[in-house]
Formats: sequence, C-alpha cells, structure tokens
Amino acid sequence: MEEEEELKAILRNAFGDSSSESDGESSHDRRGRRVRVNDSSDEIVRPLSIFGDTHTWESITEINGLWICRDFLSVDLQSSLLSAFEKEGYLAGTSHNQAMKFGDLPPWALELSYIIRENVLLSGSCSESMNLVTSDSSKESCFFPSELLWREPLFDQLIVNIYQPGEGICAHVDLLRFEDGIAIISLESSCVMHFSSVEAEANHHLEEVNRVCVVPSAKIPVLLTPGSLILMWGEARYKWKHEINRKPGFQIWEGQEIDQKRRTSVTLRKLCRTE
Ligand SMILES: O=C(O)CCC(=O)C(=O)O
Ligand SMILES: [Fe+2]
Repeated sequence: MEEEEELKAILRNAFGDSSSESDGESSHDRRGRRVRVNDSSDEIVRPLSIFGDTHTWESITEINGLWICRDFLSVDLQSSLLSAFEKEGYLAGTSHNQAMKFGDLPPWALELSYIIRENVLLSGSCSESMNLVTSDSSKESCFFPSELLWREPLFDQLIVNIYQPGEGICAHVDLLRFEDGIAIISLESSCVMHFSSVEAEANHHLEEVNRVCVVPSAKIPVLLTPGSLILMWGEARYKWKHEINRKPGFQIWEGQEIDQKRRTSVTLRKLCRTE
C-alpha cells in the first residue's frame, strides 16, 4: 500500500500538482464502452496494475493492431497532466495549437512511456515467446508486440495537440519517418476518431475513374474518452488512416451528437533510425 502511494506521488510530482480529488477511478471509464474483443465479453482483458486499479483493454476487431484502454489515466492523473501543460504554456492559444518535442522527453512523458510499458506487460497479452512463434493470430492478440515494447527508448517524439471546439485533424497515416507503434492519450472532451482503410479508398478511386458505381467504404468509429490510451501498430498504423472531424454533424456516438469542448491529446512516437 505504501509503495502504491509512493508511486502515485512520483507520478504526481512528474506531472505537477493536481488540485482535483477523486477516488482514482475515471468517471468516464464505464461510459461509451464498446467491448468488441473477438465479439466475446469473456475475452476482455483486465490486468491488475501496480495502483490496484484494473485496466481494461479492448481491440477494435475490424482493425488489426488497434487497441484501446479507456481507463488508462485516473481523473487525478489527467488533471496532473493538464496542470503540467498549463505550466508549460501549452494551453494558452485560442486555436489549434501544437507543441512538439524530439529527443529527450520531459519527465511527464517519460512517466507516461513507463506506465504504458508497465500496463502492457501486466496485461500478459504478449510475451517474447508469442512473438517468436510469429503466428499471426497470437501476435494479433498482443496490445503491443514485444519487439516494440522493449525498444529503447520506447518513444522519443511527442506532440501535444490542443483542439478548440470544432477543430480536428484530417485523415492521415502518420509519417513514415516514425517507426511502427504509436500511442495516443486523450484528455478533456470525448471525441470520435474515424479510421478508413487506405486500400479500400484506393480501390474506390479506381472504381470511380472507371465509372463503376460504388458505395463509399465504411469508416470505423472509435470513441476516445478522457484518460484513454490507444495503441496503433502494424495494419492499424500503416494501412488505415485516422481522422477526427469535429465539425457539426460528425461527432455522433450511439445516435447522439457529442458536446464538443476543448480536447487535448498526447501522441508518442519513435523516430526511425537514420544510418
Ligand atoms: O489528436 C489525436 O488524437 C490524434 C493526433 C494524431 O493523429 C497525430 O498527431 O498524428
Ligand atoms: Fe496521427
């Protein structure tokens, strides 16, 4: 118990002071949950973290290599992180604002990397032997393959994106100068991120050129709640575009338009090595 408090204090120090009180459980972690791990609720993974909370991982079954942990950061840690951004002046702007860092990451980002690794390890979802077997099906059930999880550093580039209401990000595949294995942490307003298959889009254009009548390929919506973490690797990272359209009419979840306030996110990536 003492160790648990000590670790929480380390994270709080790293992130800065938090004035908010909570019971350590995200108020959003039961909201909007779409459990689709192989379409069977028996297969939701709930590893026990060092903080005693259980973390729940869900796969987005349509997209290989896309995992979400909705209760990754407690309300306390979310506000500590936001206070750190406030102190660093990230939150001052009135329009889409971005802070980017390469190389040595600030202490709060190192702590995030550390707890991402810890969380995946505790999940037991992906052992070294699983990767060596290289059976696609066992690898697909990894949240983050161990060759990515054990690289050093896990991440060396970060972007803090601050979106005002109505602002989002266009459909894109992250630049190839970044390695596989990307993490995105969401804070403040919930939003829907849409994924669209690069291949399906290319076929669609081809069919359009040939004047074949086609139905546009479906986008896969994923609800990003505050405190959630998504991990993208393999097909999710290279074969799917992701976008957030926060214009009126696009942020619909379960038939309801999500009330759009400011949204902040942290993207963690690793630059490819240049030999
Ligand atoms: O804000 C987000 O959640 C996504 C950010 C993103 O896709 C990027 O920085 O490449
Ligand atoms: Fe991106």
